Amino acid sequence: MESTMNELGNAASVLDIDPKTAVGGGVEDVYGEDFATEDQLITPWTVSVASGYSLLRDPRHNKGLAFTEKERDAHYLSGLLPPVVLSQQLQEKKLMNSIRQYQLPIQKYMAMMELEERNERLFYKLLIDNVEELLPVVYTPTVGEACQKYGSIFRRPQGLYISLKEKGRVLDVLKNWPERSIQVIVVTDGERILGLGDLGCQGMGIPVGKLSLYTALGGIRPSACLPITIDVGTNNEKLLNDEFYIGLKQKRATGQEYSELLHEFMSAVKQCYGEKVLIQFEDFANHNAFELLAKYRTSHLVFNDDIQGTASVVLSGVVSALRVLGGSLADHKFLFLGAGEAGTGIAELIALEMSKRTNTPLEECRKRIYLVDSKGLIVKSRFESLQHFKQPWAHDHEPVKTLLEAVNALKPTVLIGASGMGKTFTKEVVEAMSSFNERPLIMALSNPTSQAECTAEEAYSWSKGKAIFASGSPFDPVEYEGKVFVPGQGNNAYIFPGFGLGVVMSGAIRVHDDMLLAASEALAEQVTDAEYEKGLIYPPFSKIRKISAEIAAKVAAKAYELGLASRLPRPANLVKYAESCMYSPVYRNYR
Ligand SMILES: O=C([O-])CC(=O)C(=O)O
Ligand SMILES: [Mg+2]
Repeated sequence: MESTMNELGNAASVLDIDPKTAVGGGVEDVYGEDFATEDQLITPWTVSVASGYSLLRDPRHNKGLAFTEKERDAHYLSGLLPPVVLSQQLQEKKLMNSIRQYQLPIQKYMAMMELEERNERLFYKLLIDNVEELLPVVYTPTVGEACQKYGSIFRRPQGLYISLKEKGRVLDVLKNWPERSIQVIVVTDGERILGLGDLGCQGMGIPVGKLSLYTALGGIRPSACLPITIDVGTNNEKLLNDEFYIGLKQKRATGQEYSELLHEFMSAVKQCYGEKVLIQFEDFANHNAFELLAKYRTSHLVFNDDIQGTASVVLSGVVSALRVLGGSLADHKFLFLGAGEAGTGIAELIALEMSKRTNTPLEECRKRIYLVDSKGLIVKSRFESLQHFKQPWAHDHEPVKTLLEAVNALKPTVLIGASGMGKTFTKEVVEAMSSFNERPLIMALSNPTSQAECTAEEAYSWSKGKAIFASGSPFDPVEYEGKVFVPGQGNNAYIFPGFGLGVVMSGAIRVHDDMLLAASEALAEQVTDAEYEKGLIYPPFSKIRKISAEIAAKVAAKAYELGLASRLPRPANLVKYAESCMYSPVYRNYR
């Protein structure tokens, strides 16, 4: 049986039935021995699959009213369910009806979390089939509110908590997680949750949300995903004084105490899950994010979503926009508000791509890109006082205090907001951008919606319909002077699920910047001519599974080319292979 399992452990031919076959009938019965065998192979100490009442309580295998008569007989379910048998489609319809009745996004979020706790496949079926409607519920912006309220809405652990209390025995804690064949870990320390700041242990909502997208958008099977929150305390006074706060009630540990815990964690992960588990760093504060990436990128399979994932998706949007803006990448001038993980990460990837395209030294390309931080434009005279990740962006220019002054002085063609601060692209800024650009590209990337540098409506109305606009969190289409403008969502959710799939399916042992460029290119290629004509620079999320397979294939191809892929032989058709690896939420038939 092991030989039938593909690299992702989906055991496609035996366990994870192709939905096409499943719909067409003639489905192989798979529940029972085979299943127990797989569980034993992967997690020898977990109990084999339940039956009867405990089967209904097991979210991974529960099908609720969709259990057939035969299954009810075979698995001691008779009488535990009312007589009716519903199809998964009807269950889905019923749940979407009920979710749509909630007024508040947080209620929808909680309904989705409850569904995941009850019936995992149905949760993913809903999310995949209604991705545009439900992404804002399980992800930004609602996930931000969920993290703020996580203490009060906490019902059940959805991931692992590793706190300072566990220092010295992190490996033991990892072993408490019931799954053994983990492929992707998303880890945060909660210090910079979206643009909402330090939410401490309550940041757990982010790894949970990101990993549900790994499954829904990228097809990584849920049991291979592990959300982790590292709790070293919080400096958020409100949380420290909140009786329902779920984390350590102490100020953040820093320095040696912090790095020792992180190091123990990184080593324990390797020991517990091997070399090929992808560790995604998420929502760490700037100083730690850069340091952790630099420290572990040569020894572990690590990826920072805020630095690298965001960079890849934004580069893709910029490249797409060139079709409308005209000129090549190097013909444009970029101005950023925000010089943290996202700002400098995007700037660097744009410079790298420019350098490759024009065969110009990276240093030269960086000169087309300017960044403004809280102290004004980053210029040479500030060099000594700059954090190291800002130093490459200290250009020869006189000091400039504000964003508006920088816009007027530099006349950029592209304005990118990665500041974590809402309402910073003012009317004057947008008007200035539109005064010297036929079509200014304006990206307000900070999340959640409250932190967006400007809204879609502001961008279109202040620019009198000239702006090409994208944001990090979703905005509805805007009607301006009788014309409908559809904003793009430049969110790393386009990239990380497919990127992770590509890494995992090729057995990549390291992440290389060229793999991020490959992902970016793959995404840009997915925008159709018809979509360009509508002014879109990103394809719709409704196509995301196909997009993820294309991204995965390009990323895997690059990993093979660079000699970083360990899965041999290389599959001939990587797109087909990616698709065959993807988790399907369609119910399986149980013997
Ligand atoms: O989570 C998101 O929507 C994008 C992201 O990584 C962030 O804002 O930190
Ligand atoms: Mg993030």
